[in-house]
Formats: sequence, C-alpha cells, structure tokens
Amino acid sequence: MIQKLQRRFALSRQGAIDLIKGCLACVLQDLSFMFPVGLLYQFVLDMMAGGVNGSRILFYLAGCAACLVLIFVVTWFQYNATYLATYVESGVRRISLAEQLRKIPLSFFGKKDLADLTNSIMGDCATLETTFSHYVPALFGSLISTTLVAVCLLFFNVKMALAAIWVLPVAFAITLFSARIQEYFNRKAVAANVALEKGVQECIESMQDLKAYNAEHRYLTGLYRKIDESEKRHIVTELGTALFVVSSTLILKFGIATTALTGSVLLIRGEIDIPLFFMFLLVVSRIYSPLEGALQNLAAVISSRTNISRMNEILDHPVQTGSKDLTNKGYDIRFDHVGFSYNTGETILKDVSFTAKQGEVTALVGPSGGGKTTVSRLAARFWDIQRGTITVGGMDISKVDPETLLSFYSIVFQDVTLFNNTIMENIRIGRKDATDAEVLAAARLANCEEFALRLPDGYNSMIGENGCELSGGERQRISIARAFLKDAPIILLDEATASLDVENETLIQSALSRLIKEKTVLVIAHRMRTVSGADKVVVLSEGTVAEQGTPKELLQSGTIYPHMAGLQDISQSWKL
Ligand SMILES: Nc1ncnc2c1ncn2[C@@H]1O[C@H](COP(=O)(O)OP(=O)(O)OP(=O)(O)O)[C@@H](O)[C@H]1O
Repeated sequence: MIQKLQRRFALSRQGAIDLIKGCLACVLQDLSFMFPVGLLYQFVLDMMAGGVNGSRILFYLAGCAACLVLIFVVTWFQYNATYLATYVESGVRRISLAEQLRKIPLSFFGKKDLADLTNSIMGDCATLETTFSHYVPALFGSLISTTLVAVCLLFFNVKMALAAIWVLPVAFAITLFSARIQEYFNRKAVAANVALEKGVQECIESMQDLKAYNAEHRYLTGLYRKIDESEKRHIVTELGTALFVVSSTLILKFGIATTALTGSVLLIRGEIDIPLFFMFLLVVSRIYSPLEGALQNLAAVISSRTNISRMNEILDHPVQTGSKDLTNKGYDIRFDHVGFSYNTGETILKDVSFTAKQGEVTALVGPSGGGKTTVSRLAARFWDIQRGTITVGGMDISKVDPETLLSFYSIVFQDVTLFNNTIMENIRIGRKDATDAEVLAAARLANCEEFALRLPDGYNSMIGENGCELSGGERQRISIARAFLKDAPIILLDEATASLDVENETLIQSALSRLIKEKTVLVIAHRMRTVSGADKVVVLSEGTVAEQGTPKELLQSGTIYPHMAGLQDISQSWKL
C-alpha cells in the first residue's frame, strides 16, 4: 500500500507514511466534532424527560470541557500530521528531483527545456504542497468519517439514514465522472502556463538581440497572445471545476431537505420520536459541511494528477549508472565503430572509429554539423551511444558511473558557465577543496591575473550573473583556470579563440599549451594553426571519420583536410 501511495502521489516512503497518518488524523478530527452533537442529543433527551438536576449539570459541564480538550488535542495532532509533515515532504521532493536531474542523461534535457523543468521543481511542487497539506488528508478524512457516521445512522433508523445519506454517492459520482474532463482542462492550462513561462524567459534572454533588430514589438505581440491563452485556459479550467463542484454541493443540500421531509412523515406516522428526528437534523447539519469541502478537495486532487504525472516523468526516467571501480590502464580514448543519434532519431554518427592517445593532441576537424562537438561530449559519457564502444584506457565508459568517470576529465567548453560569485569561487568550481593558494596558482597559469587585479576587489570581485561583467576572453580564461585546478588526465577542449582579439587569443593559447602538457587532449579545432600543431587529426564528415593521420600525412594524401586548409588560407587574406 505504501508503495502504491508513493507511486500514485509521487511521494517518498516517509511521505506516504505521513500521508496515512494525516488521513487518520483528519478522521479523528471529523469524528471529534460529532461528540458535541452526541452531548447535545443527550441534553435534549434529559430536558424532555423532565429537566437537568445538579449532578447532570456537572456531567454536561465536564462533557463540554472534555469535548474542548479532545477537539484541541486532535486538531493539534491533525495539524502536525498534515501541514508540518507536508512541508518536510515538499523539501524532500525538491531535493530528490534535483538529485534525479543530476543523474539523468543529457538526452532528457533535449526533450524538456529550462522553463518546463523550473515549472516542475517550483510550480508542480508548490501545487502538491497545497494538495497534500490542505486537500488529500481532509478528503480521505471526511470520506472515512462520513462513512463511519453513515453506518452508525443506519443502526438508529434505516429510513432516516437513507434519507440523509443517499446524496453522498450521487454527489461523489458527479465529481468523479467529471475527473477526466477536469484533468483534460488542467493539462491544457499547465501546458499554456509552461509555454508562457518559456516565452517570458526567452524574451528576457534575447532582449539584446530583439532591441538590436527592432523586433521587440513583434515579439511582444506573440508573448501577449501566450498571456491571453494562459488566462483563457485558467478561466475555462476554473469554470469547469466550479460547474461540477457546485452541482455536487447542491445535491448535498437536498440531503437536509429529504431528511427533514422523511423525518416529518415518519414522525406523523409515529415511527420515530422527536429526539431521534432532532438528532438526525443535527447530524446532517454536521456531516455535509466537511463533505462540501471534500468535494472541492476532490476536484483539486483530480487536477493535481497532471502535476504528479509531470513529476513522475522526471522521477521515473532511467538514470545513467555504472561501476565506481576504475579498471583503466592509461588514458587513451578509443572510439570503436560508434553510432549515435539524439532524441530526434536522426543518425548523427554512423560509424566512428579512432584513438586519441595519452600524451598527444588529437584534433577533431570537419565541416560544420559534422559531429565534432557530439564526439567530444560522447567521450565523457554526456550521452549513451547506441552502437559500438568508447573506452578510456581499455575501460568501457558505458559501464562506469558518470560522476566517477568525469573525475578523469577537464572540459573547456565554448560556452563558459559562470556563477554570480567572486572570481576566486568561480575558479574553485574546478576543485571544491582547493586552497586559496592553489586557486591563485591556477589563475596565474591561465593568465587571469592580468584582468583580476584590475578589478576593485581583485580575485574577490563579484562578476555578475553568468559573468556578465567580464569579456569573452576573460570568461574563457576562468574556465581554463578551473581546468588547471582540476588537473585531470584528459582534456576536452572546444577551441573557442576564433572570436577573440589577438591579445586575448595569445593569452589563451599560451595558457592552453601549458594546460595540455602530457595529457590526453581531444580538441575541437576551428583553425588550421591549432590543427597543424596537433599530433593527430581526425576529419569528421557525414557521421563518419573521413580521414585521419598526422597533419603532414593528411596534407599529402587527404582530400577534405587540404581543402579546408586551403579555404582558411583564403579567408585569412580577406579584408573588409
Ligand atoms: N542536443 C542536440 N539534439 C539534437 N541534435 C543535435 C544536438 N546537438 C547537435 N545536434 C545535431 O547534431 C549534428 C552535429 O552537431 P555537432 O554540434 O556535433 O557538430 P559540429 O561538427 O560540432 O558543428 P560546429 O562545427 O558547427 O560546431 C548537427 O546536425 C546538429 O544539429
């Protein structure tokens, strides 16, 4: 049962146990509200039997006090079991989502974008927080307690009980039958919301380009359309829910009328007495009010299914696993008949075989879209391949735990990600336990000193969101400093100096040549100068290795490589 609850509501084991406790607490709370009704019924009986004397007054005073204490204790227990436990579970859920996202292969992120994931971690979690603190325990609580009360009523008088409770299955049936419709509306509303969030995020991120091309107005018109769509979807969802909930609630109100009517008839016929009639009227006035709330809760629980299934999609996604034991001998990277495609299904690599040897620089070259970046990412198991094997020092990387494997790699990406923190801390990302002296040494090797010391607080200067206060070359050098600090045996390098000025380029090139000494280096080379200094060149074209060899060999015997070298010579002589 616990496992079923976990799966059904995207809960941790403790969360499922707490949910059961919360439901029981709500049952107890609803039942505790019936005690004053019983006391009142007894009081009416006493009054009709001739009044209440001294000892009975004490009995009723004690009864009132006992009811108050009982309600207080049970409510306190209910509060702890529902609200507090739910907020703890909410924290656990967000952490497990984040943990799962860390282990999921990058292919998953091709299907989901940032806005969608943020919506799951923040929006869906917040919705479930409210659902599990306010709705689910109260719903189950009132369902169970109402059933218990209904069974008790049957013992008092079957006809009166039926007159009071016939509305319950009808009201619930209406809400349950509407579940699919409500879910449909809610799915559409969530999709419209995610589309809107994506639009807003994209708009903020691309503001610079929109301004540069006077495209703000056009873009904002599209965004306004998304806002309207989201608003419309939410109104329709609310109206749909309200329609069914109001209908069910109206049915419940009929219960009071049928109880009163049946009671009057039975009273006239002499089948029941006044106290029993009175007790039924008291009970129906109590059992319907938590049920009205429960019906609204049921609607909310139904619509939260969309949020739960979005969350389960992340939690159930297979993660990359593997052994933490490393059996490699050396650090040669070997691609053996590798075939690969992204989520789109289009084959990107058909049959790629080459070896990047330890202590050598292997340059990946080829036409744009030929698969150079893909190959370098596959070498670090960012994705799992569909055919062939990739080994490091003879060890199949698909069998190695991804985090353990990454300890072998320093990666210098073209797009450097920096954090809104100091230069010092941004470099320390390379190795979190590095001392300040080690960070500074790495920074010096990567030529960061030149710009860091110009800033007001030196290495302790904040660099803004994603390093927005730094130039492209400075960002790149921080990335290289991280790699120095990590000092991993394999370097994956996306040579990204093409867009930099000569001074920056020289600084970065000199830092890189220090970094790659005696390591296995796989470099995505964009310029022939880098390639000519490489030990080996692998030309990737149309998903296969078209040519490979030393730069000299390829210049003599290749076709694509000499052609690319020729083109670059021409482009270097171009003038504006
Ligand atoms: N995450 C992704 N999802 C789907 N397709 C992708 C993804 N990344 C790259 N591709 C596709 O894979 C092919 C190879 O891309 P890749 O970036 O590896 O080429 P490249 O040789 O590095 O190109 P460039 O020199 O222009 O950077 C391209 O057709 C590209 O559209």
